[in-house]
Amino acid sequence: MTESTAPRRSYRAPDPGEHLWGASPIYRRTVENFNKAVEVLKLDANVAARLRRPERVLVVSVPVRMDDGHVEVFTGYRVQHNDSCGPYKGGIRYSVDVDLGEVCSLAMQMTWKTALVGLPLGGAKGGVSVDPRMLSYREVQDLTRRYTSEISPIIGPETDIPAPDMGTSERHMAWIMDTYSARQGKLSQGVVTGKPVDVGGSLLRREATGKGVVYCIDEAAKHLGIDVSKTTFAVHGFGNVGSVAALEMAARGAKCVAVADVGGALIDPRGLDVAAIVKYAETHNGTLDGFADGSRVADPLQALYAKCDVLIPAATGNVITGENAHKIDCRILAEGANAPTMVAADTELQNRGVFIIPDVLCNAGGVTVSYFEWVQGGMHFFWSADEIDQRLRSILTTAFARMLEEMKTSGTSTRVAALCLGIKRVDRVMRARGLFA
Ligand SMILES: NC(=O)C1=CN([C@@H]2O[C@H](COP(=O)(O)OP(=O)(O)OC[C@H]3O[C@@H](n4cnc5c(N)ncnc54)[C@H](OP(=O)(O)O)[C@@H]3O)[C@@H](O)[C@H]2O)C=CC1
Ligand SMILES: O=C(O)CCC(=O)C(=O)O
Repeated sequence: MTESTAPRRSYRAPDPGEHLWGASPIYRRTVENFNKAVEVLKLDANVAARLRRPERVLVVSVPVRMDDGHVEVFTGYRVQHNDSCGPYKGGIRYSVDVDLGEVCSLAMQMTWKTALVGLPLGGAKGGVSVDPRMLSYREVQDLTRRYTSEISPIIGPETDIPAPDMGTSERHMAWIMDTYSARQGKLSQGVVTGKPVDVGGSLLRREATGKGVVYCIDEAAKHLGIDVSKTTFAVHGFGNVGSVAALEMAARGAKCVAVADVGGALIDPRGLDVAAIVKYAETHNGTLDGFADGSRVADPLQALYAKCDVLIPAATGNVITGENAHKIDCRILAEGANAPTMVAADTELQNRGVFIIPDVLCNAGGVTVSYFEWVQGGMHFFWSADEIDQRLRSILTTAFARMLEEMKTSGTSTRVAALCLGIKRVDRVMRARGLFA
């Protein structure tokens, strides 16, 4: 047989990622936004090809003996997108919507987020496909401990540091720390952030994301010449992020016209009592069902359509779509949630002059105080709430100003400008390390 001199058509078989995460519509949309920034930056094609894919993907089976005696096997994920700037960092989500595409997409977002606000951290995300509300306390603890054991080979205080996200909270982080420490045979508080203060957590981590959202709203309002105390606002999602953001807005004198949780929306153009709603949720297992004031409608999306100055999506992703964008009636869209706005809606809202504070900046307060927690834990010296608050505000305000500057120089949107800043830093670091030189 004679050897062919014709060039090979491809160096490799079709990308296996295409079948795993690349085919996911959520992942494709994240890459679409990344590609816009790549074009603006004229990023080297080799670097872009590397950054389009996660560095490591782990899929685990998580068996849990349920209270009725049968064993349910859940699917869990930990995806490490990039650790050029520091250890992988990102939350763990419990939701029925969790799949590999979503986790890969959120992990990539974490890389741009940590880089944008200048943290010495990379990007990762984890999750389990489960509706945590269907599980008993014991079942959810067992699930968390078994998931932790399964991902333990790739997490650690200097490698990959999980934190809370939708469906998880301080108590899950305490279980993760305890399980990981037991496996190591020594206390390892630095393996997670977002822990209860009593077990090495930081003051203000619980409030950090919601506070950060409102610090960004303050900056946007200043930029647009709006007085926050005279604004109306609506919040979609009333958990960790949404409830704190609502309290912060109310503390500035802004009027809350709508809030929603998974069970529906509460709407009142005359104004809702945010403190009373928070208290109600706290004493009713997190739900707003049965709260007396305002009209309660079954569809939570109605909160997004309320006429307001500031709209804060703070629940799940992909809620503002090409189909419903025309119903959004706000001046500032503050993305507390990760990826709430789909690409078609993003374009439409920008064309209508809505000022969008993109998720990678707007909700970066959480990971920023997670970083503070990691640093404080390493030093065994803890800062006061005031110190943390000032540092948080300063980091977000600086990043906001840099985003405006980038918008001006690149002539692009807030979202692409924020992504450009994050991507540029990762590119710089990768080159400094001799990659793609
Ligand atoms: N926690 C953090 O530090 C950070 C969170 N984020 C992002 O913020 C968002 C919210 O996270 P977090 O507050 O921690 O999550 P929580 O689990 O604390 O709260 C989620 C809230 O959203 C509601 N919700 C869930 N699904 C829907 C739905 N389909 N429609 C309306 N409301 C819904 C929940 O209602 P119910 O309680 O009734 O189920 C709950 O009120 C997520 O996108 C997350 O990725 C971003 C950065 C950091
Ligand atoms: O606090 C962290 O480390 C990560 C929070 C997170 O998951 C996010 O910002 O989306």
